[in-house]
Amino acid sequence: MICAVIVAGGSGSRMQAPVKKQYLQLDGIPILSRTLMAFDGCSDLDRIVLALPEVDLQRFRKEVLLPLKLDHDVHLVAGGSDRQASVRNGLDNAGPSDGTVMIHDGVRPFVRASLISACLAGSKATGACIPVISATDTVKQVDDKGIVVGTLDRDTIRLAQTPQTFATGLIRRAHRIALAKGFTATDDASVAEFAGERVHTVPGDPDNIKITRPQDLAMAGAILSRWREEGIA
Ligand SMILES: Nc1ccn([C@@H]2O[C@H](COP(=O)(O)OP(=O)(O)OP(=O)(O)O)[C@@H](O)[C@H]2O)c(=O)n1
Ligand SMILES: C[C@](O)(CO)[C@H](O)COP(=O)(O)O
Repeated sequence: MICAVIVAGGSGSRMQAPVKKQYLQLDGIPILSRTLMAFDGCSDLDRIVLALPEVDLQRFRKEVLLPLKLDHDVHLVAGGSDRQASVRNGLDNAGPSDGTVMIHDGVRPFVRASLISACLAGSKATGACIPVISATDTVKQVDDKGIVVGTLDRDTIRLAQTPQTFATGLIRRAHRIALAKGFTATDDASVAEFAGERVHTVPGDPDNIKITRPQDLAMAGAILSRWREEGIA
């Protein structure tokens, strides 16, 4: 079984918007609906699991999910207190351990079908595969006062995106180990690394942005316009 676990259980505090950022509209369509539609278009997928803030579950199902009329059934689960907890709740519903799971941020609506396929193929070959892009700025390490303590070799740096894709049993085991040892991280690849797994990479996509701060909405609008001109959206 191939399952997408889409995490959208956050509060979007950095966006500073009156509604949680996953529900903000891009050209009349909520960001999260766009993300769901991208995965719904993937015929290789057997199941979509969506983690949402618990208080939003009923209203989202009635007002957003049912009118979307997706081909896939979307299994809703309550999110947790942090992203890692939301992922764990999703993984509990991701089917048998001999399957594949794609863990994706609900606020990355510009994920292309070709990237989903590349991550799936990478995970099938290796067990753990994430999309990454190169850093274009020089990367500094700073101390707690903001003083530069070093410059990292940019050629060895990659910025991680989602969908981070794993053998289901592998990433479940990794999350169990992380929970038992109190390890927390901002992505699932870090959890797999902590558990001693080798994580492979495929080229990510600069358009596959995580909508995080207000200025990202302008960037998202520009990507959408370009995709329309190119006949993608
Ligand atoms: N408890 C949480 C926290 C985050 N997420 C999800 O993880 C993804 C990436 O997280 P981020 O961009 O940091 O979202 P928020 O936590 O909502 O934003 P912020 O940190 O600004 O509050 C988002 O789709 C978010 O909804 C989640 O499912 N459960
Ligand atoms: C998973 C992620 O999108 C990979 O870049 C990122 O780590 C999420 O980070 P956040 O701390 O939830 O913003």
